Amino acid sequence: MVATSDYGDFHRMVKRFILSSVLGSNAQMRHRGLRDTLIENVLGYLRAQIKDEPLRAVNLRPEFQMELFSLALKEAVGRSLESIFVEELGSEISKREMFNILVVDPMMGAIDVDWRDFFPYLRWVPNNGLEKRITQVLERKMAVTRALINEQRRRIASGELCYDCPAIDCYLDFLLSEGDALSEEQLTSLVWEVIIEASDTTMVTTEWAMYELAKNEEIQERLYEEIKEVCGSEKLSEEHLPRLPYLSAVFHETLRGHSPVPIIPLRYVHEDTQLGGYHILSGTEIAINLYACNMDGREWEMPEKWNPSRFLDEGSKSIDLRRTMSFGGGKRACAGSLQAMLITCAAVGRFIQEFQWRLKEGQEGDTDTVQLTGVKLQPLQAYITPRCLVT
Ligand code: HEM
Repeated sequence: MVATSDYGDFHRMVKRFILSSVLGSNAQMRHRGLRDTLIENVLGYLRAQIKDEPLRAVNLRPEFQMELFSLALKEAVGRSLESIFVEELGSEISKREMFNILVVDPMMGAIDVDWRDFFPYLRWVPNNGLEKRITQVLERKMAVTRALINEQRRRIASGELCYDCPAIDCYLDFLLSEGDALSEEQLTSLVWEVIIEASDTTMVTTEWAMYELAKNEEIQERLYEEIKEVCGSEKLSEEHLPRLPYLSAVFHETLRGHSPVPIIPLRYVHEDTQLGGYHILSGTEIAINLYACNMDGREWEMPEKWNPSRFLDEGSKSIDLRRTMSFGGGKRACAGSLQAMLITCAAVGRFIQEFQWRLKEGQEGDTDTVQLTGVKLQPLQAYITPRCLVT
């Protein structure tokens, strides 16, 4: 392979850590309860929203976001705290503030524009405002992550946790058990990465899927029919997913049309090569746009149309995660694709199984995005009507 992103010994080691402790298939089995609780909590919120005002449009984002963030905290540091005292900031901060500091601010910081990029010959001019903002975002996120790590260390030292407790099974515990393999700064960065990665992209994908389903009644009904046929009166669960090809197609079509990671990190070209008809010189860094074509390099037919059926006739397995380029590829491929698929598919399936969704008036063309990961600018607003009961 001539075009690679970095994957030295350190990358190999931490990828093994993250897959063994949280994101690989065995670890995902251990964390199954967290995903089920997340979905049931969001459904409980939706039921409560329409209990007194059945005609009110619901917005699932705030609840789904906080539930995902709670799951991310449990996976990363063992439990989801409602608030934490951050010594370096000198104050107690709420869970919502933690979310902003660890997830929202870094996402916004990543797309902060430096006007000097447009005038490289003016690079020497200081841009103090931008530099101060970025430094602040970095310091605050590290301070909060350190506080979370220290809290877990305190619990371990005080004997509050024992080896039989399910709470021992988190990424931080795993990293700590590796002894001196990591510096404090590496430990803090790795824990923060899991929190931000688990908290955002899955919410973005689920919200876009629900937007498209609420907008396209026929597709929604076709999905509901599939769920009814496979699940009957049982609650849809992860065990049903391999038998729900249309639900899987909805997931892949949503990633194709609204990918939260449309461009993968830069690839470094190690030797002169030909790529897509272009001669690329050794030493070049290239960005790859994941949207344009499918895994065989073929262009999508009618790419602007949101049409899950395009993923039905390829003879692939429902749970195959490599049906688009959305999760990247090779050694740097997404480590969290299984978790993203399990949560999104089970959540979308349950939301459609329990409610009929219809877009609120005026939302039809509302496809603008914000933030690094293609978050829907205006949160989805939809009317939901309960369908028949499942047990
Ligand atoms: C729909 C949701 C998601 C999408 C579309 C997505 C996409 C991606 C992409 C395109 C990459 C870069 C791959 C490459 O360079 O070839 C990546 C890397 C990564 N993702 Fe995801 N991701 C998603 C969800 C998640 C989740 C939920 C987690 C963790 C909880 C996660 C953890 C990671 C990690 C750790 C890497 C770095 C892998 C490495 O460098 O070896 N992702 N993801």
